[in-house]
Amino acid sequence: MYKICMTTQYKLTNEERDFFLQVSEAAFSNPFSDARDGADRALAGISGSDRDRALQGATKAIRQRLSDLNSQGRANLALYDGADRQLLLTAILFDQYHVSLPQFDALIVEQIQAGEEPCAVPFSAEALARLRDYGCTAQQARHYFAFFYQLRRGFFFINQLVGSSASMRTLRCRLWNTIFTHDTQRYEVTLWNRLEDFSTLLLGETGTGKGAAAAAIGRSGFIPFDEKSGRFAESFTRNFIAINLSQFPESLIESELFGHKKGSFTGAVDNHQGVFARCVPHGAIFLDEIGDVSVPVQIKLLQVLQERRFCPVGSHVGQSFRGRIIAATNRPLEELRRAGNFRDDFYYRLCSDVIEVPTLRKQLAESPDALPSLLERLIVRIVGTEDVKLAETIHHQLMEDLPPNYSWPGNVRELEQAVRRLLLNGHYYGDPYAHTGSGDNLQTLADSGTMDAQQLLSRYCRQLYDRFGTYEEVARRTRLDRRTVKKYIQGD
Ligand SMILES: Nc1ncnc2c1ncn2[C@@H]1O[C@H](COP(=O)(O)OP(=O)(O)OP(=O)(O)O)[C@@H](O)[C@H]1O
Repeated sequence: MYKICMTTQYKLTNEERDFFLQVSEAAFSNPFSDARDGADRALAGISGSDRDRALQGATKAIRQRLSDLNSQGRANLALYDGADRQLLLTAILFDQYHVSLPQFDALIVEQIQAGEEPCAVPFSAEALARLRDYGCTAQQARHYFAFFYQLRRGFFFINQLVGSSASMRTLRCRLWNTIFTHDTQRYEVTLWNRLEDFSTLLLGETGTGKGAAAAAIGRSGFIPFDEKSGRFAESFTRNFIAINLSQFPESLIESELFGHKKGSFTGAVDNHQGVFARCVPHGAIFLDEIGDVSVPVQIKLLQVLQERRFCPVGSHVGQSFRGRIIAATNRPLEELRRAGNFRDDFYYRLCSDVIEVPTLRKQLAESPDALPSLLERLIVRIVGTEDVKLAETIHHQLMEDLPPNYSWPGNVRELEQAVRRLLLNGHYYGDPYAHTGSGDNLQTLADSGTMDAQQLLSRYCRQLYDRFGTYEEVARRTRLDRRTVKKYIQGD
């Protein structure tokens, strides 16, 4: 390493400053946004090429600049102050993040396979040393290293929500903002450990990917790096706890959320930890199907979210929890609120950010190309390898089998099953209710004489659900089990 005189204060030249300002623009913009794309192109000095080439060009240009400064003995933060120091720091962080990218990607995959034990991070020593060589303190180096990992997880998991339509691109941007805010620089400096009180509410039809979106947020929290053990403090797989609130009868919901003490009610044969107790600091709880919980449970949840304290059922000892709340529903919240089935105060507690997840219908209306790219991704998931030819064949068959403008009522979940059914039977003719359009009622469908008993029940349950608003009420009226009702309504 070159020798530096720590008392010398350098200034960037005007030309360097302009370049580093451009770097800041790229570094702090949302990676799923067009603005980021433009900033990369400007840095790379190219136009009209694909995103990956623009990013590669930008990374190369920044590395060259830092290398030039280094060869002049000017690439150390200690030599600068004020705005110049900040500009140089941003460029160093941009470069170092990209140096470690392949290793972070491998770590994410390894950690998914390893589960709850944090994996060793063998490349950390060199990465931290490089940051210190640039003039970061040991503490700063650890913080930036942890921030890199968080950024990469955010990108990795959001990127799993594929789709080339404008509404999917908007969704990816919104998810990024809900994790890192719209001002990544401010997030990195002041907000990185303060987002626990920011909740996100995901709205959208069944099967649109709300669960996947929630997991992307939950797995992308900031996790500190522990240099002594050479590991991150937690595995991100522990950071996300999902609970589907429509799965539990009313009498068990509280126990699932807050836990219970042995003997607190008949059947409580042991102490039980609820999701709030299991949530780790920097973690997130996903309250799925929040639109289905009763008003008394909403009141309890509201109190817990406000006070950040809860008592297990049968206990008077309060426990505190840390972590972020993500909630989702496929129910029309406005209607539920109007009818008094979803409390306004509860809504306002959950709505720091409200994100609409687009239907497949909307995506396809915006961009017919969205279907082939989704199929390619689903094939990888189902078959285990990339198979563009198979995706094309399936796309072709779907176009033949389905009516034009098929509405995909089950969204991406239905598409996934359509692929499976095509692989099994060679055809997918769609959900029989979807062909008929929303104007048709149960009677018309019954008159057509084409429905089997299961379809009849599904349709009936769906009608009751639209009318009465809860699975419980439908179960009561049909005398079916609540889970069976849910299955019929969701068409799983
Ligand atoms: N844009 C997408 N790209 C890739 N996979 C997707 C996308 N959207 C949804 N999926 C997949 O579709 C399936 C259903 O998604 P998910 O369970 O997240 O839906 P949901 O909106 O939570 O449904 P519900 O309201 O019924 O709980 C999952 O396997 C998910 O990974």
